[in-house]
Amino acid sequence: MEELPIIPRGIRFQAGFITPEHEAELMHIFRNELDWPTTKKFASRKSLHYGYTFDYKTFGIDPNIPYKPFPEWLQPLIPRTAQGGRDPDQVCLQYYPPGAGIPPHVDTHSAYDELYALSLGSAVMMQFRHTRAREDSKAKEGGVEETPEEGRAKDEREIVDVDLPPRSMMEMSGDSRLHWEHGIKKRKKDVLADGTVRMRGDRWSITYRWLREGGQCECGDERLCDTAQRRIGVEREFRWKQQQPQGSMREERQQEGEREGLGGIEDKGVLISRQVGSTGVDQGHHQFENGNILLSPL
Ligand SMILES: O=C(O)CCC(=O)C(=O)O
Ligand SMILES: [Fe+2]
Repeated sequence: MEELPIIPRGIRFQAGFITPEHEAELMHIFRNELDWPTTKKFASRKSLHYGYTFDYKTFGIDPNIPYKPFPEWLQPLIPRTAQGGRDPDQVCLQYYPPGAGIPPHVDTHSAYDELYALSLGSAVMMQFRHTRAREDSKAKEGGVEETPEEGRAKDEREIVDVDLPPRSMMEMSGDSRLHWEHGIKKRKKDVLADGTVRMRGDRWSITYRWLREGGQCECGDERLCDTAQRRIGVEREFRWKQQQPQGSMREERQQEGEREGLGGIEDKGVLISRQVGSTGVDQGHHQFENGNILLSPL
């Protein structure tokens, strides 16, 4: 696995994890042999889970849901570079029709340690984003109290697009795992760094997760870490996760996610965006407010 020479640090890639022929066989199985959950909504993501189910109430394995053995097709797709080659505790196969996405999120810190994802079918742009309070906030300048609303308006958000080519295995470690959120925009096409518009097709991803020993994360990131948040008495944004395993995010969260991001009501501040991938790097600073992106010179 080669680490991408970008910020966020910690994204490792292995191109060509499987052959195109193997990929075609898998897509045949995914299309014809699996029992996908049915949804009324057009173009929505669907998930199937294997292995253990995590219990967000006890922060351990849910003893009421039996271990779901890995199907035969999954065996050769397990990355063996993580955790001394041990099987992952949880595997999630997801299907994204064109137009589907996944809201920006960080996979629960306390529950999971290492994360890998294999991409199959259509390429897609994944967005990593990082938010931090701006240095020049009023509170810091003169000790004047500011409302959380005023504070958020000064947040600085950095967005990096990372292209996920089919058949590539990605590992999220370090900053990219803990201090940046990741997500996939709900849209039918992606614009590459060189301006090319690329239509999306059917995509499948397989996410591999290993449970974190002890169930506590020590990163201390109060914005993104559930352990850090629990220690300071914050439970916000966490309740939604308590009923379902990671990766099958509930509808509310999905709708919430649609309101977030570039088109969201929360968007106010300075956005620094970069795009990376096979086509190179493009960098620009934009000001954004209420979903309108205003281009400004660097
Ligand atoms: O589809 C992907 O590549 C990643 C999905 C993801 O972030 C997740 O299941 O937590
Ligand atoms: Fe994720």
